[in-house]
This record gives sequence, C-alpha cells and structure tokens, in this order.
Amino acid sequence: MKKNIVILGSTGSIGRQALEVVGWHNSDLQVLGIAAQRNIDLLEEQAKTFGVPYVAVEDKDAALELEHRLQGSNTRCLAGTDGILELVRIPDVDLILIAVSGLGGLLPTLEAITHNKQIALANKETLVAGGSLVTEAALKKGIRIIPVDSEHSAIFQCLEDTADVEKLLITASGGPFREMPVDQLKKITPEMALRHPTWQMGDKITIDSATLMNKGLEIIEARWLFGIDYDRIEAVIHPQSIIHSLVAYKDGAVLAQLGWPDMRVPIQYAFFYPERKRNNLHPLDLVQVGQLSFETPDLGRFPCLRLAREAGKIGGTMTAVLNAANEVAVQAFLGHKIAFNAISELVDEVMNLHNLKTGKLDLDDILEADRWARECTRQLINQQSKK
Ligand SMILES: NC(=O)C1=CN([C@@H]2O[C@H](COP(=O)(O)OP(=O)(O)OC[C@H]3O[C@@H](n4cnc5c(N)ncnc54)[C@H](OP(=O)(O)O)[C@@H]3O)[C@@H](O)[C@H]2O)C=CC1
Ligand SMILES: CC(=O)[C@@H](O)[C@H](O)COP(=O)(O)O
Ligand SMILES: [Mn+2]
Repeated sequence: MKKNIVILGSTGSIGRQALEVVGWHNSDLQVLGIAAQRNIDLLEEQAKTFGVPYVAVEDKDAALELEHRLQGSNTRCLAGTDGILELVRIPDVDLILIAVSGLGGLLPTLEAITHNKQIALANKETLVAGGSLVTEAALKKGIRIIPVDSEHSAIFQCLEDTADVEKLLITASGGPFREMPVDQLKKITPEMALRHPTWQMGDKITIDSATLMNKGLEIIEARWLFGIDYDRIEAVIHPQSIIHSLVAYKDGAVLAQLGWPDMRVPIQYAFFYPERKRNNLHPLDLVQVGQLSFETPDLGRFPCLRLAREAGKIGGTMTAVLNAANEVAVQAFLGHKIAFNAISELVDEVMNLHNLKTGKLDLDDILEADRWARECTRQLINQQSKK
C-alpha cells in the first residue's frame, strides 16, 4: 500500500527535493497535499505533475487566483493558515513533511500531532520557538518526530541509548566567512552571504549559515529532539560538510553519519523510516573527498552561536524571542536595510529587552513572545535607519 504524504513548503528548496524523492518512489508514495506561501505558478505545476488532490496557499489573494486556475481540475484549493491546517487533517494522510521556513511551521506541527500524523520535520524554527510544547504534545500522543535537518538526521541514525551518550557533536560548514578578517564582516552584502560553500538552500537558512545562527538554532533543535542538555551538545566546524554529525558515547566510541551534502538523503530516510531504499545517487567516494578537517567555532566572529546557546540555557520564552528577532533581522539584511553584523547586534538587544516568562508555556505565551520580539526588532531597525 502507498504511503500518503503532505508536503508543506513544496515550492521551497526542501519541498522541491522532496518531490524529486517522491518521483523516484512513485509506486510507494502518493502526495495528497502540497502547500506554499504564494508561489502559485509552481504549486499549480506540481499539482498537475504529481496528481495532487489538495493544495493550500497561505496568502489568501494568491489562493483565490489559484482556485480560479484550478476550476474544472481534480485539485481543490484551500486558503490561508486555516487551509494549511485543513490539509494536515486530511484523514488518509500518513506523514506530513514540514518544510516551510520560519515560525509558520509551528501550528501545522501541533495540528499534525493532534491528529496523530507521523511528522518529518525539516523546519527548525518550530522547535526553537516551541520545543517544550511540541515535544510534550508528541510524547503524549506517542508520535515520533523524524528529523530531516541533515545534522539531526545524522544523530538520529547514530543514536542508540541516550543514557549512554556523552556528547552530541553537530558539524557546521562555517559558512562563506569562516576565514574573512573580522573587520571586513560589516561590508558583507546579501549576495556574498547567499553563496554557501557546500549546500544549496533557501535564502533565510543560507544567511543563518553565514552568521552561524543556523548552528545555534540546531543546538536548540537537538536539545528538544534528543532530550540532551546544552552542556553536552557541541558545534564543530567541518568545512567539507561530509560528516553530518556525530554521537560520542561514554565508552569512548564515536558514531558518525557521512555522505555528500545532499538533502535528498535525509528526506528519503524520513519518508521511509525505518526502511532504507535504494536510489540512484552517487555513492560517497572518500578518496575523492581526500581530507576531512575540523576547527573550533570562533564565537567572537560569530556571536549568533553564543546568543542561541544563551537563549537555550535561559529557556522559557527566550528562544522564541531569539528566533523572531533573527527572522526579522535576516529579512532586513536581505532587503539591504541593515548590515550583516547588525543581525547579531539586534538579536542581542531584543533578548536583553525581553521580559522573560518561564515555567510551563502554552501556545499563547510563545505566540505573544514571538509577536513582541518581531515588533521590537522592527522598531529598533526603524530607529537605526533614522540615525
Ligand atoms: N534547504 C535546506 O537544505 C534545509 C532547510 N532546512 C529547514 O527547512 C525549512 C525550509 O527551508 P528551505 O526549503 O530552504 O526554505 P525555502 O525558503 O526554500 O522555502 C520555504 C517554503 O515554505 C513556504 N512558506 C514560507 N512561509 C510559509 C507559510 N507561512 N505558510 C506556508 N508556506 C510557507 C514557501 O512558499 P513560497 O515559495 O510560496 O514562498 C516555500 O515553499 C527551514 O526551516 C530550514 O531551516 C533544514 C535543513 C536544510
Ligand atoms: C543542510 C543542512 O542541514 C543545513 O542546516 C546545513 O547544515 C547548513 O550548513 P551550515 O553547516 O553552514 O550551517
Ligand atoms: Mn542543518
């Protein structure tokens, strides 16, 4: 019997690769739903190519236009966040791939858990902002979240008994500015920061990789996925991106997962877990790779990594604030409104201004912290631009 899947964020980098994986395994996988924010041209094409019965578009005007275009076809169009949540609830759906960017992943993830759907999670912002809420809900329902983020997929594949784990070692490429003199960092343009050395990804995560916020977010993501405390999660720079992460055990053994930097591998793994399927990807050739090297991250050069770890340790609403401030700052940088180093400065300032809430958080606490931090970051950006 085919596995019925829904792909949220199908027009993005992960979503497009996920559909490629579906194309390799079309006798095992059926796409029942796809969703995006507003790229209706690609959604329409994907719906036709994969015979998808439901599409959802977050932007309501774009949804109306797509609904019009799909009249007379076998595809039904749903609109807005409610439409995306409706997609998640389709009774026959077995697995939801959450591959939207940003906090837009939180509500669909919670909805998927409520409706007992298996989750393949690419979106890291969901666990950064709402890790306690999401993992508690999943635990209560007995739902296992299969990580798609390459490092977390690697750890998931290497993980035996968490009680025996000494440390998780999360690898980082170091981004395009690993060796740039610190005094030149403020001259970085979005075009320079979008040239990732090893991975082809969406804009937001590519900027996060350049600031190393991505690694900070991934440390928080790992804390929630694997229940390991922050002191036992380390980031290590590995510029070749061949080792996707490692698990060190108390007896001195270290397990790692290796492969070319290609997200189709963790996507396929999550679709078929615990089964492994053959595909036509080039096998890893260690002789061709030649050398694997490692460095300690430079926290002076990359303050975002330090800030993320601090936010994680503070806990409560602070990680939602870190995430929201970063999302707003990254968009402002991409829009040429602020300098590269202003991203970390803004996140730092917003974290300092935040009135922390700790203890058991509900969804409203997280959404309110997110709303406050976005507004605060925007105000700080506006004040700066008036100077
Ligand atoms: N790309 C990668 O290799 C990796 C990505 N990830 C994580 O996966 C997630 C997706 O990344 P990536 O594919 O690079 O991102 P992209 O920017 O390439 O794609 C984002 C996708 O999400 C859609 N989207 C954005 N916001 C919403 C929303 N509110 N509601 C519905 N759809 C929305 C976009 O639609 P539209 O096209 O209409 O704008 C698009 O389909 C991120 O959280 C990222 O951190 C993790 C590891 C690797
Ligand atoms: C592919 C993937 O999982 C990304 O999160 C990747 O890790 C980004 O590269 P960096 O290691 O440079 O952050
Ligand atoms: Mn990653």
